[in-house]
Amino acid sequence: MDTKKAVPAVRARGITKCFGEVVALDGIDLDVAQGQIHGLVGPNGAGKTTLLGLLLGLAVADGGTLEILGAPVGRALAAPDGVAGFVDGPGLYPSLTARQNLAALAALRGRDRKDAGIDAALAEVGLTDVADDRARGFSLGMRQRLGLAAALITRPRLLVLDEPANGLDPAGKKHVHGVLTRLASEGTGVVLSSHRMDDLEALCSEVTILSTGRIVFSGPLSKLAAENRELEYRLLTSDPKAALALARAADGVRIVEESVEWRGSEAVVVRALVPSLDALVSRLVRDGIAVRELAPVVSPLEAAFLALTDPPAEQPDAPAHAEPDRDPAAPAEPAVSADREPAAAANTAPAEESAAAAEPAVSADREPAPAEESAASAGHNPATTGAPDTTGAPETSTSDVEFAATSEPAADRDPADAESPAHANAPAHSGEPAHAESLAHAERPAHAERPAHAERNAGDPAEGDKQEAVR
Ligand SMILES: Nc1ncnc2c1ncn2[C@@H]1O[C@H](COP(=O)(O)OP(=O)(O)OP(=O)(O)O)[C@@H](O)[C@H]1O
Repeated sequence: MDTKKAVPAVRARGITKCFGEVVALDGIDLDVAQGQIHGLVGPNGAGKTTLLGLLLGLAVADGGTLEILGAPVGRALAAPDGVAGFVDGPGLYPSLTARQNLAALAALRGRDRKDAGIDAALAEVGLTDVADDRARGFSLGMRQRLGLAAALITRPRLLVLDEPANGLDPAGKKHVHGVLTRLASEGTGVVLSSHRMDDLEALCSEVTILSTGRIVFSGPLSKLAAENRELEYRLLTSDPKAALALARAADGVRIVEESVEWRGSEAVVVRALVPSLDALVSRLVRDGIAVRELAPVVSPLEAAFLALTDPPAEQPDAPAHAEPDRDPAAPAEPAVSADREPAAAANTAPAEESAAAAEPAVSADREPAPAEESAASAGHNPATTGAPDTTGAPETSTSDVEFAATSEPAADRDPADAESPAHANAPAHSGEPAHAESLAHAERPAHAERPAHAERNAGDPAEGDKQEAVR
């Protein structure tokens, strides 16, 4: 037996994390095997980034147990061995070229840049042609790819990525998917969050759906279609009228739309569970009607996402993080877990949802103004570097946890985290060569420019963080 494979990349049990009154994670269990690509999905504010930050050692859980690659994670803010990745976008040195950024990272890890695989990493993410261009001029998609290259040169055994597909064009997406698939085939565990269901479906073997800090589904993607509610399917046949008549008569099949135009032909949209749909298809074929296409109108993952995370229509007096009782008016919707005890049912919080919906968009395709940058980066990631300076400090957070380890703690880190600044506890940092140290520190932005937590988060403690949106 391959003992390495037997050690899970991630094993979390009962993880909780609060920010003041806000319960960001509420009893999370997560299992990710080595070699598995595991997707995290959920509405804005569901807790995805918070969970990824715990895996990267950027924050510590308030409760529960977390094991990464077989080793228990303690309370020190330090990157677990073998882990790389980023949340809130990769942290890059804008004044350095792509190649120099990776060389700086290699130096921070005490590695000779010649052996670090920099050219190979740049080629793998499709950035060879711009290897000597400054990161400052990079688009969001290019920065995401450079962040992935930065993670690659650390040869991670667990890769943690927050919305890595943001800003990627089709070529970039192909590169990123190729890298993740290759890493997984070599045994690296990958945990990534995304709002792109198609990406998750293309990449992940398992997903976890979060809603207001709780798991509402965790397991193989294949379980979603059958275990979830009825789905809507578009049915294209050789004889639309006869197909409609048979669908009408079929048990367990409801007609959603009698006739829709689909790619120049007439289709019917039906709603059914898989067994009823199977029976309908058998009947069609028995009657000599060819089935040309039968596909869910929205993907099973998207349907599950909508069904399991849909907030109840009304809960006027509910606090932002109410007790987990469901709205009695809401349909009974058990939490679904494919292979273990179900988690608690979805808890929804309309106030928070609407706050999330109203969140101002911050474009990540440009260099943020200093004030904006401070608010954006200081609010969320406990190890972000804050406002940029003219010397080219990392822009947002961390493209690799080693960058995080060299950063000042954010001003608004929660009290438990603030007591243990990342740079003080990161073991990798202490052994770094002198030149790496001075590079990181010379380029570090002024801490004092960050807005104070109290100012940002006046009122709803969750609101201050809504400023961060550079994803
Ligand atoms: N540093 C912080 N201070 C206060 N509240 C925070 C902080 N970080 C996260 N939160 C809150 O914790 C909850 C979970 O946030 P998180 O960013 O993890 O969600 P998410 O699923 O990543 O959302 P999105 O899809 O918008 O990125 C939210 O209510 C958020 O406002």
